[in-house]
Amino acid sequence: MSRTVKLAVIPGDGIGPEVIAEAVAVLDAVTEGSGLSFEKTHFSLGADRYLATGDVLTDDDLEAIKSHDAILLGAVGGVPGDPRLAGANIERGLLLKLRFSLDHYVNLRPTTLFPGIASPLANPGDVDFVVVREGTEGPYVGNGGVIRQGTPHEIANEVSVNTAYGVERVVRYAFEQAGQRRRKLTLVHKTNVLTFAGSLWKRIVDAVAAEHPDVTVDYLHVDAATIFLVTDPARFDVIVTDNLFGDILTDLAAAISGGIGLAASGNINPAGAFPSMFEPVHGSAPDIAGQQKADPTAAILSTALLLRHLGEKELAGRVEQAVTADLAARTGAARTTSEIGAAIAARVAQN
Ligand SMILES: NC(=O)c1ccc[n+]([C@@H]2O[C@H](COP(=O)([O-])OP(=O)(O)OC[C@H]3O[C@@H](n4cnc5c(N)ncnc54)[C@H](O)[C@@H]3O)[C@@H](O)[C@H]2O)c1
Ligand SMILES: CC(C)[C@H](C(=O)O)[C@@H](O)C(=O)O
Ligand SMILES: [Mg+2]
Repeated sequence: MSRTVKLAVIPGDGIGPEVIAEAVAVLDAVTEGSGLSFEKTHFSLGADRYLATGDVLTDDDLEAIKSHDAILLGAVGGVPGDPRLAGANIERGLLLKLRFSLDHYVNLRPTTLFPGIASPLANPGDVDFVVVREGTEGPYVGNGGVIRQGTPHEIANEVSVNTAYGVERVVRYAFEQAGQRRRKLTLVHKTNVLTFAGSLWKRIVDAVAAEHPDVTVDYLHVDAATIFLVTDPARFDVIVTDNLFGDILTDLAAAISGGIGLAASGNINPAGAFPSMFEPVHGSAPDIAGQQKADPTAAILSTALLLRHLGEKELAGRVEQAVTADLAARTGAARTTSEIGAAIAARVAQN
């Protein structure tokens, strides 16, 4: 049976195009002769597009992207301090606009310490957990403003929005994940200080927990969670948390499990009303952009999440196996982005 999937590809800025070139090559290698093919549309969005046209993401762009089955994104964000980008918030206008408009309420960020990969932790134990980060609410919604700007009495508000609807749907998703894994769910929040939002999250987790008696529920304040991620990451199976805490915890999760160059993610609309979007956790890394120094593994592992989301478990497993073998064979010698990508693509073609 042949199947064609319409894939929107958004390489973006900085190292985005470098890592996406390798991710696409691996997708091509794994789908070769499989019956699955990707019909790709390339979208030139990001800082360069803004500088050339003044547009970040137009309604037409959004409609065109919506007509695809899934999205693969590299990274967005121009060079910090570039005066030409002052006033253009590419992250908000492109990345967050996509997540919000496409209702990506699950930001799924798995963390695994692959065999052979050195962790900076003395005793990492088994590192194998997934962060289910809420993707459409919290302090990210842009609810706020500034008064008396530029004066010594300036007030800047950035309101965290948490709706019962939004929290419940992501919490339900997290419980389902836990049920398919090691049946442990940890809510991470800051209920001792953020009492309004914290109470809502806690009550909803408790209510949904009653429907999942097989899942053990734990709670940690976010500050304590950063301790345990470093001292005892094996205690985590599924972490459910809000948008901002999830952003911060997942960079830490990457750091304890081989680095940001290995961390993949999916921005998921579970019901499939809109295309889900897969991207590395990392950003555009202006400090190494254009130098072939970026590790494309995070982008490549994001294609495995994409394949799994499409129900192509066997192909996803082949990408993960190829990455696992490549990581295990690493000697520490420097390789270019293309060399790593080509090595993984070659393994995929063989396995
Ligand atoms: N999803 C996204 O598109 C996304 C995510 C994070 C940051 N950003 C944006 O990217 C820009 C840079 O942000 P930042 O510096 O805070 O974070 P970053 O993730 O781009 O870089 C942090 C550090 O990690 C390194 N790094 C990142 N990816 C790597 C890879 N694949 N291989 C090896 N090293 C890698 C960088 O060189 C840098 O030293 C900003 O504009 C930020 O807003 C975008
Ligand atoms: C670039 C930024 C908007 C984004 C976020 O905060 O979600 C990034 O840090 C991420 O983790 O994907
Ligand atoms: Mg982040």
